[in-house]
Amino acid sequence: MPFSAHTGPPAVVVTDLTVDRGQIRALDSVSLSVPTGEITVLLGPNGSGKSTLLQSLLGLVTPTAGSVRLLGSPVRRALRTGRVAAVPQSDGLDERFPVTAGEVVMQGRRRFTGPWRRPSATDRLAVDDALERVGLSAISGRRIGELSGGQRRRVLLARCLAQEAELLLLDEPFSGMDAGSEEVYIDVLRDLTASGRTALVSTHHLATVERLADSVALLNGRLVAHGPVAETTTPQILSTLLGARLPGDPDPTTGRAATLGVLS
Ligand SMILES: Nc1ncnc2c1ncn2[C@@H]1O[C@H](COP(=O)(O)OP(=O)(O)OP(=O)(O)O)[C@@H](O)[C@H]1O
Repeated sequence: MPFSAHTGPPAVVVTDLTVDRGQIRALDSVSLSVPTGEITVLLGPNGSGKSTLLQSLLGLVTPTAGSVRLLGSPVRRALRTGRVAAVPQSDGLDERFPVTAGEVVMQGRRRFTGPWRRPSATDRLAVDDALERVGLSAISGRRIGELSGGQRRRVLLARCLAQEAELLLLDEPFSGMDAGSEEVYIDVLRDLTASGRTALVSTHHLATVERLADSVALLNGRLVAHGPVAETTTPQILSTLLGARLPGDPDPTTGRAATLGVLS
């Protein structure tokens, strides 16, 4: 797996970013470069600042100090171009709203159509193609409220595809996702990065990291480590991140393999 094998400028540059949320310092002087054309996984226990970092990249929280650049531009300018797509932890889709999967994916085409122009044949083709790539062509006309959690997340990934985004910011996309959906999701991200796109994906599921990541940024308020999977998910570094018990050790009460969320 590559780590900074690409020679172009990084897709995301975070410099000395500090974010306070009320009395809590959620991020403390974090500096991170996300290489273009790779999948970088943000790994950390619950409350380690993963969402805060992604929200900072979307201009949704105001930093106390530091700066962020996306695709070479300041955040607001980069977001205006439509070259950045994001899926928040809570998908924000109102189940009662009578919108279909295909219509949600079509939202990704607003970058090209603007808010008012009717979708063209090209836009419709792009939506069909995106749904096909996530394996959901058959449910294009189904209402979003009728879909499983994993299907909804794949629909939102299809929206990023239809948007033809160069940078994808995905907050905990695998939470509650079945194995089949997860496999499809990872394959799509791999295809995207093979064509030069970039994904920054947060998770606290260590089991997913090896299959997904080109590099891992370990976060716990501060950046603990950043590098290839084998070098960053060593027992020693993870125990520094987490404290006492190591990932892979069974939970003493359930006997199940631990996630970082369980360990935190
Ligand atoms: N809206 C908010 N108001 C106040 N404090 C917040 C808010 N959102 C997050 N925090 C605090 O900021 C810290 C970082 O939280 P954040 O949600 O970024 O972590 P996370 O790593 O994404 O956690 P999780 O894996 O549980 O989603 C935590 O201490 C959290 O309680």
